[in-house]
Amino acid sequence: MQFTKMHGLGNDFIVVHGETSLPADAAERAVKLCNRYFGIGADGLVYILPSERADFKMRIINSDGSEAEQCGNAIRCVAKYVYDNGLIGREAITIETLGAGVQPVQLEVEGGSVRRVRVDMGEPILNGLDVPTTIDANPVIGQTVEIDGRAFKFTAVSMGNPHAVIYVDDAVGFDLATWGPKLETHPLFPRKINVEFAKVNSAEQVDMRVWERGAGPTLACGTGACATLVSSVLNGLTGRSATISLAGGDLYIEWSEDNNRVYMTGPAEAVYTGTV
Ligand SMILES: N[C@@H](CCC[C@H](N)C(=O)O)C(=O)O
Repeated sequence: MQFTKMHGLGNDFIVVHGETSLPADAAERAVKLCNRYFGIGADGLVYILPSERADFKMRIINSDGSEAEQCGNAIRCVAKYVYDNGLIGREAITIETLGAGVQPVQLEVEGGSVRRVRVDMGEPILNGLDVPTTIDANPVIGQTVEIDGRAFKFTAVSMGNPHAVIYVDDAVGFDLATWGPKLETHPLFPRKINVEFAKVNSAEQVDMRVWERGAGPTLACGTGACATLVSSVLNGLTGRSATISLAGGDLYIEWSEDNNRVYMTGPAEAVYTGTV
């Protein structure tokens, strides 16, 4: 299998192109290949497939073998892959995802190679049962989840995949390893959840660290950054656009008042190609 190792702000992927559909053993391959000691090492395995509705289709399998509906950092990597490898010559393309439909993507090209990508991430889903959570409210803001005697207040947002945003005093130093897995698998979240720990520093800048469903602590999460901005607007903490600073770098997120859609802008990098 030929692959390209890529990342968006350190959220890294094994990117595969050439299959016509998702292999039946994709989950097993993801677990093996994403292993950082016995495999290639990555947060996820990404397939670029043909689409009947868009220029390309993306499927993403987390490192634990579960399939995610959407991935913001992977979609930027897919956009870079298809342009840099000459699969498409346009700078405005569309990519179909499992959970967020067809997403319009704008490429920023320098010297024949994609540097940054702006993705129309679609409209956030705020109805609690649709995120999904077990809470019948719209939106789900300031709800409490209790774990081991500690209470966390969260806002639930789906960007095609589910997120819980929790505001903390220190996002950068937050103990992800203790609280991340317990929140991810809490019964309030029937399909598990990605958890963002956020500290709002100003109306234009937020620090965020993430514990990802199916992948654990990652250096960045594009959908998580979008969920954090939406949550911060709903909680009156930021304006409708802000820089979300992650361990791997910054993403710029906008939530349009005109069309209710969320836009994510950030880099994508190819590291190496290989055969396994
Ligand atoms: N890193 C991603 C999200 C990947 C999927 C996530 N772990 C899930 O299961 O929903 C991003 O950049 O959005």
